[in-house]
Amino acid sequence: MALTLATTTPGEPEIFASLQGEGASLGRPTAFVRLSRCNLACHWCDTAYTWRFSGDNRPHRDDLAFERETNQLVLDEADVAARIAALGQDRLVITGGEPLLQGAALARMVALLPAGTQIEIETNGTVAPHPALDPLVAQYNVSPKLAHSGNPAELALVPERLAAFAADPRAWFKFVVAMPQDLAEVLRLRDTYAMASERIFLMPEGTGSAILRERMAWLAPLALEHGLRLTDRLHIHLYGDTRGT
Ligand SMILES: Nc1nc2[nH]cc(C(=O)O)c2c(=O)[nH]1
Ligand code: SF4
Ligand SMILES: [Mg+2]
Repeated sequence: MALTLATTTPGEPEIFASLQGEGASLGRPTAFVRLSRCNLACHWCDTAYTWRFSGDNRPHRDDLAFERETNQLVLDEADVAARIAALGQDRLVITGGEPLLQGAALARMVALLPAGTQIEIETNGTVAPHPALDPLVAQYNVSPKLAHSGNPAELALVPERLAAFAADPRAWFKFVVAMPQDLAEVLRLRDTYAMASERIFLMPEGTGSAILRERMAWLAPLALEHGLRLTDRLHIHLYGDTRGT
């Protein structure tokens, strides 16, 4: 068994050190690993190279199609763990795509990391964490996808998963918001699944500094009004919409 990773350039796995750009750990130095594949297809997805391979015609804003051969890389767990350990960070963010699709292999990889490495997982909140992985995780950043993502609600919003994450003190919710009208859906999900307001982030959709600032200008008063948090996307300001950052 092995892990299927995203690539930065052909042949290079997307394993890097950076500052966590979003959410509760924003600004924290950390190692990152990006896994390939996703079970959803958000039309504004900024990592479509993890899933929108040639022949996949699910709608995407940029209508890009990626070659699987150059955008996926299969490595064994020990190789992935060694590359992460070499970055010398005490924290690891596992992202994707949807990383929980590879939960069993992730559990084996995490077990090979230096003792004490803290594990943070970015997830779309539709997949149950593998029972061998779950006890190893310090923080879940759960990003349920709203109607504007273009996914059918029955795929994007899995009631028992949302309820389980809402009850898990390790989980933070991070809603990608594109329009002020999206707030109603966030509030409905919060109330339906009893998500704690202080664990909910609103995050502007956008892959450039100007659009993030523009959207945060109207998100800030909405966050204040509803007792929710606001998060920027720090890495976009620092590095732009680039791989491996
Ligand atoms: N620096 C940095 N922070 C991030 N936080 C979440 C990311 C993601 O793509 O899931 C991400 C990312 O790609 N880069
Ligand atoms: S869930 Fe995340 S990785 Fe998957 S399509 Fe949506 S934004 Fe992209
Ligand atoms: Mg990202």
